[in-house]
Amino acid sequence: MSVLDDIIDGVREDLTARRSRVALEEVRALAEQAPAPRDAFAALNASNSGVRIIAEVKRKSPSKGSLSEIQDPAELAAAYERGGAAVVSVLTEERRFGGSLADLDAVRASVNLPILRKDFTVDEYQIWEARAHGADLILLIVAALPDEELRALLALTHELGMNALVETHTPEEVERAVALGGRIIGVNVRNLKTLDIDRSVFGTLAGLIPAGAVVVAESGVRDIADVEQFVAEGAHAVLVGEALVRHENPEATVRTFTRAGSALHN
Ligand SMILES: O=C(O)c1ccccc1NCC(=O)[C@H](O)[C@H](O)COP(=O)(O)O
Repeated sequence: MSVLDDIIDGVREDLTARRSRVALEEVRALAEQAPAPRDAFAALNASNSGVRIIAEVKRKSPSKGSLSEIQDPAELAAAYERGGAAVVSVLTEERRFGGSLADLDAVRASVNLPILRKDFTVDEYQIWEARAHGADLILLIVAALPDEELRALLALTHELGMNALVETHTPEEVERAVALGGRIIGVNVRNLKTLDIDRSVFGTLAGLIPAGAVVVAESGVRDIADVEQFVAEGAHAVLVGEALVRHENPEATVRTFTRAGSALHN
């Protein structure tokens, strides 16, 4: 069984437990009362700035274990906003990443930016839940689902006025993401089946994504040079987790990454 399959098994079990505590109808009612979603597509597509940084609140990971004792996700997200992040990503998966919907709530209350609920979306319940907790963007991993399920989840996301980051790792997955109508397409340089990082994957796949889509480079950023490389290869936005949560000054790091990209991008 791959790492991704194992994570998804856990996600499905946790989902069953949450669903038995809060019925879909209740989550839908909460989502319908939530303030209108922020436009993550526009935030990532803005032409008046350099590379857009999606800054992640990430406590731990299957590849690295504990990354940072994040005492206050709200303060970390506020630092990302001050540093010029375009979007804040909040990992809500509990078992392997130590995240929660409480982290999402805390971040929603502290920033005005669009928020990505970063989780392993396999069911419409999670999309209603994301909306109910104030998320504007969700993650759909092409490797995790067949086309008809991806299509239905993407349609619901757009119906709710939200956007999806449609994540790929191979040329076939990019083709599927484009055919399904993905507007924000991510290339994850971390292979979720083996956890290996191969930064060259981004340059190979970015050229397959048609104009009009927002192209996001995901994972594996260590420093400015990595951001610059992704931008030179066509990234409009770069999603960064570990390098920010481990840094003693995440605000300054986001600022530096944003500027590093801008010299090349616009
Ligand atoms: O981070 C992991 O080890 C991981 C393992 C299996 C599935 C997903 C995983 N990460 C999710 C992400 O997409 C990253 O958190 C995100 O792209 C940021 O990556 P990084 O900057 O390398 O922390």
